[in-house]
Amino acid sequence: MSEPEIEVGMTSSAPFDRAPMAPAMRGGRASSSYDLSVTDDMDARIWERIKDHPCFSEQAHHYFARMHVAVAPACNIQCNYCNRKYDCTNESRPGVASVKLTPDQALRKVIAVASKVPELSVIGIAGPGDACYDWKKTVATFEGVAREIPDIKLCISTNGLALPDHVDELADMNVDHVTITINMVDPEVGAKIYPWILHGHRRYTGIEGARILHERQMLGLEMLTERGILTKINSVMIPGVNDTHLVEVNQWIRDRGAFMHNVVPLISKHSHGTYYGLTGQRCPEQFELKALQDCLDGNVKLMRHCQQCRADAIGLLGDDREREFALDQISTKAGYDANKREVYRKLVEHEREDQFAAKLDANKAVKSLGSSGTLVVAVATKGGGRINEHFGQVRELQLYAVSRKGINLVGHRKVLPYCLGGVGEESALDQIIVALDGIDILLSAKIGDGPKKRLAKAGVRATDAFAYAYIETAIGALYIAEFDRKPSMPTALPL
Ligand SMILES: C[S@@+](CC[C@H](N)C(=O)[O-])C[C@H]1O[C@@H](n2cnc3c(N)ncnc32)[C@H](O)[C@@H]1O
Ligand code: SF4
Ligand code: SF4
Repeated sequence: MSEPEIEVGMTSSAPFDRAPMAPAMRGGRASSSYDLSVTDDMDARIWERIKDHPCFSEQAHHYFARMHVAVAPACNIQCNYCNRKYDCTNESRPGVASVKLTPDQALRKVIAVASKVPELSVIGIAGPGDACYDWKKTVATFEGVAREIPDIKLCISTNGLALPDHVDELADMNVDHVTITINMVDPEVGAKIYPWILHGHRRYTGIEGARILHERQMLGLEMLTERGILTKINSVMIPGVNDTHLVEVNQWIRDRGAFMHNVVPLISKHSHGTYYGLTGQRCPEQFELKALQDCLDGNVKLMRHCQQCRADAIGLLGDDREREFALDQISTKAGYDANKREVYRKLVEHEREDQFAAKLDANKAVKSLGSSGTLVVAVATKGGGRINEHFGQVRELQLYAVSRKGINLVGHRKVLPYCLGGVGEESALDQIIVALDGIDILLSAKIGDGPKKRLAKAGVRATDAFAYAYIETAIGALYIAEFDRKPSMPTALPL
């Protein structure tokens, strides 16, 4: 059998594209790691479980994709920020989907996507409602998927209220990754977020409802931890309601064995028709979210690359391909073709070893410099850990902070593409400049002189001198060029 053609990445050019490296800082091969260094067997075992999950591992999201199947529309609580919407193709936020799927339709779609998208590694149920409340559909979907594609990871997202009833079944179905949304541990705070809950065929409101929800969430988390299931906690940051309280939430979840904490900003607009939207509850600013994340860092592992995806998102994070897989265009007869995924996985394995080595070396070089300097760098990338997106096409920039602590991803910023249909759009550039507030350097695979000059005027140095290099290699080289005052080192950046 001939090897299938692999479309690596969601776009036409591959994240593995190699071009001459910018200042080389490469060394030997690193071992697998989820945080640059595998220190013991436990780390290695956990890494094995998260290395293909784009949400549980920041590193994995460069290579692997998830698919949400919108099979669970019903929900047992009301959150003041949520309005579930169907027939919705133009909004990208949690809770919206184009169509609700039956478990059979979901399976058909999963088979089509897994045959065509080699990066696919996870099937998740993240609404539109609640996977644990709409339980029968969750089970029917997962049973079908596990039967047809046994190596795919299964994952759910839940508010936690019905979770304790299903933890054993989740373990039996090999669901190894669960997300619980926990926005409070104090029912008085909870009463400002949840107007009502449905539990045991009864409706509870106010503090009473929030207390039950809190107790069930904690119980669910403890039960998952006992069974060794990796748990991510989502917390929606709501200014003036639970923002400062999330520090306490972080401690509670750490004490109960959560693997990861994902603090996401409230998304709220009048047009969403939610309680918060209609009452004008404000959303946090980028800097407020970052300050809270920085304050929580160091306790439970923090997720900083969440995209707040739709309930039917497909593809690499930030590059949704949902529209390519409309149900009426999917054959009812096609079986699963495993070839593309298998070949892709081998490629990734090889590339990753290389990337780890580069990352390790760059961090080592930065740390050993011992400089007190810091830089914040925005990177245009479409995956693979490389600088491989043109400035004109970038829709999202990854932000890295570099200091003597090393090179760390600290967030991302969405931008409108500057160059639509081959022509630079000045208003988009204005908006990008606003989004680049606080950034020292921008790295992309290509940037024209015009935007480069405009960015320079706004205080952002932009360069494509590191096109296709590994991100950390380029950032490390820039940092050293900027802060190493030894005579043998270059003093000017290639900018
Ligand atoms: C749509 S929910 C579905 C899963 C489940 N019902 C839950 O709440 O965890 C998926 C995630 O989106 C988040 N979410 C929903 N609406 C949101 C909004 N307006 N702003 C920020 N996050 C939101 C939820 O808090 C949850 O973490
Ligand atoms: S629990 Fe999830 S689906 Fe239900 S209202 Fe809240 S965010 Fe929406
Ligand atoms: S919403 Fe966040 S955690 Fe969920 S699939 Fe998207 S990136 Fe992953």
